[in-house]
Amino acid sequence: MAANDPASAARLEEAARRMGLSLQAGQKEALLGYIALLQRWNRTYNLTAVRDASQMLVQHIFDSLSVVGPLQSELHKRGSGDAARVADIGSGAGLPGMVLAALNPGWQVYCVDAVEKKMAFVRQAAGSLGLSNLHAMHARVETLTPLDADVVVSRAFASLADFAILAGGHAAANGSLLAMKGREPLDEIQALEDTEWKVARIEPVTVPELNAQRCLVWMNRRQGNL
Ligand SMILES: C[S@@+](CC[C@H](N)C(=O)[O-])C[C@H]1O[C@@H](n2cnc3c(N)ncnc32)[C@H](O)[C@@H]1O
Repeated sequence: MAANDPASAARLEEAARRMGLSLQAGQKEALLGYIALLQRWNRTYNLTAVRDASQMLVQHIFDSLSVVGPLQSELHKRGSGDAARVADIGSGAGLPGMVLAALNPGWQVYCVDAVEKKMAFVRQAAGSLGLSNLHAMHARVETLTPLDADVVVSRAFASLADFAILAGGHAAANGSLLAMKGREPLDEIQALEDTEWKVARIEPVTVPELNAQRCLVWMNRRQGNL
């Protein structure tokens, strides 16, 4: 499958529709263009384990799209919907940050990863795809100046407690953490007791064409007001 063939575009449009999202032509182009770039870079730099374009579409793009609606609703409730700051920690090749930036041009999205070649890819992708709101930051998250984000998100980064300890300082005073997980990580919740963060809610999500459980774990500071 080529990343930019009409069949992929149709699958993308249908998956987005099922998640309550309507994609503009430029957004579809950016998402499919991202897969093409990732395939090209993967040949040399081995950025992700998923190498097939069809699987990338589902496991990377559809999965990342599943967080867009819930994030938009949450940020809208707080009044920061159109001009939010979102940090994606342990972003790897830019997931979900790249997808968030493509669908929300008003947001500033900061992808952070400790591996330089991954951030070089995100920087290059942001330039090629015209995503001026997507920022690549090569750093260990715990050493970075606070990003003051409305929401700090992560996918496949760390346990809830490690995420909270390493990245919690990048959330603004009223900010939240959002971990994208598989099944509900009940075994990870207890360890959060030793941190300043608590689970606010767990939201199940359905990812089209993905035969696996997914959920979103929202966390706020113990004295917070999510
Ligand atoms: C399993 S990958 C997930 C990548 C991406 N979020 C995804 O879903 O495809 C975890 C990433 O976290 C990064 N990472 C691990 N510890 C880190 C730290 N302390 N600071 C920044 N990045 C870190 C790794 O370099 C790796 O790219």
